Amino acid sequence: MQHPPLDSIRNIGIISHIDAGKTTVSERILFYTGESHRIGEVHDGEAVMDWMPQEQERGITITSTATVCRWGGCRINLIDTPGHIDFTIEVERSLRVLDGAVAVFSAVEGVQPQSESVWRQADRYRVPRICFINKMDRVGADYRETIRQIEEKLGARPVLLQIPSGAEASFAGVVDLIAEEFLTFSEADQGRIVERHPIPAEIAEEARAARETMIEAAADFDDAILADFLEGAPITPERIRGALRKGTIACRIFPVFMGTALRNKGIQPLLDAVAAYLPSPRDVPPVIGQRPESDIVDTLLCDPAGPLCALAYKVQSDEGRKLSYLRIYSGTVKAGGALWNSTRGCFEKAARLFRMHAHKREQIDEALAGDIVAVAGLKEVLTGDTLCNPTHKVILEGLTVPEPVVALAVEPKGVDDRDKLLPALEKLQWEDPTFRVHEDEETGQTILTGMGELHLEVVTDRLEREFGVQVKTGRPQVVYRETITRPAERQEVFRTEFEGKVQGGEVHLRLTPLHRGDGVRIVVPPAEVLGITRELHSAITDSLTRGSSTGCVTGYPLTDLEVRVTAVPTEPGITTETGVRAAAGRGLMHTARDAAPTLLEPLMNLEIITPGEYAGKVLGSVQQKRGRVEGIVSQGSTEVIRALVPLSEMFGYMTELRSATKGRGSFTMEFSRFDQAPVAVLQQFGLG
Ligand SMILES: Nc1nc2c(ncn2[C@@H]2O[C@H](COP(=O)(O)OP(=O)(O)OP(=O)(O)O)[C@@H](O)[C@H]2O)c(=O)[nH]1
Repeated sequence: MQHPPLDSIRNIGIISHIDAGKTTVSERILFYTGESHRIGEVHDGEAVMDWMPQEQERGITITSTATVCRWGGCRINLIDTPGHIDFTIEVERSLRVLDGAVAVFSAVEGVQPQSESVWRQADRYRVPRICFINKMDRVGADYRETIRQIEEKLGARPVLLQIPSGAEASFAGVVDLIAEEFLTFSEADQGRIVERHPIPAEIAEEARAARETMIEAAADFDDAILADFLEGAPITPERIRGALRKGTIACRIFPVFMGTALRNKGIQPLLDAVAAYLPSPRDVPPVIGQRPESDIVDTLLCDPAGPLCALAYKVQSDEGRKLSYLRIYSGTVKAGGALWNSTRGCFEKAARLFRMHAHKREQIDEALAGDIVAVAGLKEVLTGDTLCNPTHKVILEGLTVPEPVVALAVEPKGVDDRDKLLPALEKLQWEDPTFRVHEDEETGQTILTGMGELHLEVVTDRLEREFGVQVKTGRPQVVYRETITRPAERQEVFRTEFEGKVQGGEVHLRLTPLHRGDGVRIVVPPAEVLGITRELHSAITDSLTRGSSTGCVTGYPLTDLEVRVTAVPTEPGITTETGVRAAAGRGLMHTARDAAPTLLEPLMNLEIITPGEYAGKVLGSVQQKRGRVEGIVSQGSTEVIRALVPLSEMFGYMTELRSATKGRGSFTMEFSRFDQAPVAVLQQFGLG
């Protein structure tokens, strides 16, 4: 198969709040690009991109799905991501490897809480974006309000490249402000034909003003445009697009398009915009790789002839074997070839390579820099690992993985299930770094931890369907965090005798409380400063890192504190790695106990949408749950309530809200921060 030129590749994702219409947009994209022959609807459980049975039943996206399509001379590698915050790792890993994104907003709900969080995630990875305001056909659609919210809530600079004609049921099409044409979409054949007309007189003035603003934005990236504009000289569409492309790739402007995916309006111009404004792999800055065990930093250009460097951004269990998704940054991967896994320090074999079309695959012989492909045969790989050439070893920055906040105890139902449980859980962990498994030391129970109730519900459902393991589950529990409330210091000395030889270690520690949200900061001065060997240094660092993840008093992970090593006195012949490891671990535990430990509980940002008549009842229940109401906004006949609530009060809220609103209310919730747990919880752990 011929490889397309690098400039024509677009690695893009679709991101948004749950239900804004990502999957519906993706399905249209596949249809108009000829990848699928009919439109699969989310509400019929038929979306190609939502291929997991759980996704089709629930009508939500759970896993990010990769597929390929072609448009306007470009090859688009498209990733549809979930909106539900429980599956945020899917968004994180996709944004880590994407070059650009389409942010979908609902014209009715505007910028919702998760639109904000995915936008911030995209900011973190500096992913250029174009915006699509969807659902222009729905009652209450208001693109101006959405634009205002993009400016205000996201602090971004949206630039309208279209304006609509009509809204709600009378939404007819869009004006292309660059071509100065009015576009409609043939109703008879699912919007396949884009019809071009002169701009209707009633919106001509609005279009002229919007075009002027757009040209002013373009002029910020091309001085000559401004001069021509002021002189009234003609400016070609190509020049305007070129300037807007520059601004978009620099993440300084965000071109805005609109339509209704469900009614098949506005998707082809969005595809044109993906090709015109979003970057190719060559347009994004080179990736930075660190040489293992050294301070040398490599800059890798997107070049198929360069040294191989790829990131395994997703590992999927495929009939018990690993199917790994790679973003190739430099070099070429060949089927059957060997790769060096520099994160794990071992060779891996790329037995077979595939281009993915949702869950269908096309086998290929090689894949080049700039591409996103799947590979079978890697055995050791885990999400976030770097694969490279053994003669040019580098490690890329991995993923930021959020900490789990909900725990669930599971017990196998039968003897058969007992044998299958742990291997199945291990495979599910390959896929999902936010899903963890451990054994409760006191009860011996298997505890699953994850991002939310739904996340763990999907995991237990998959255990049964995919691995044939039946489990009984307990009630979901909150995963608390342990922190300290005052500074403490300690000189921990450890001694033991093993086979007649004394092993020892001494570590001096100082613990200081940090601000909420700061996490754990472990500070071990360089080996030379402490006057110890590199081996002792890494034993201490490792012991403190492990110790902080299991907590000191309650077994919950530590957070919001600094752990500083102030001295490591050594005695020749006595100080050993085992000795300092033990001294550091015990020292951390003892010092934390002296530092007035307490527990923090996860607080969630809650957004409830309810018909006005039930708002009072819903508000009352939020307050009963120790919720702090932060705002109530009326949107027509519905009320949007925003509140901060402790997660521990929110289990089973879906059922409660449905019954309070006769099934008409809905809510979304996302992690906000950890904060002081109430006295009742502290007492439960002997801290009150
Ligand atoms: N009226 C109207 N409804 C739409 C439009 N686009 C999508 N929908 C509906 O909105 C609902 C959510 O659409 P999805 O495409 O599943 O949204 P999503 O963002 O992928 O949702 P998650 O995958 O769960 O995050 C579905 O019932 C769609 O049929 C639109 O343009 N107009």
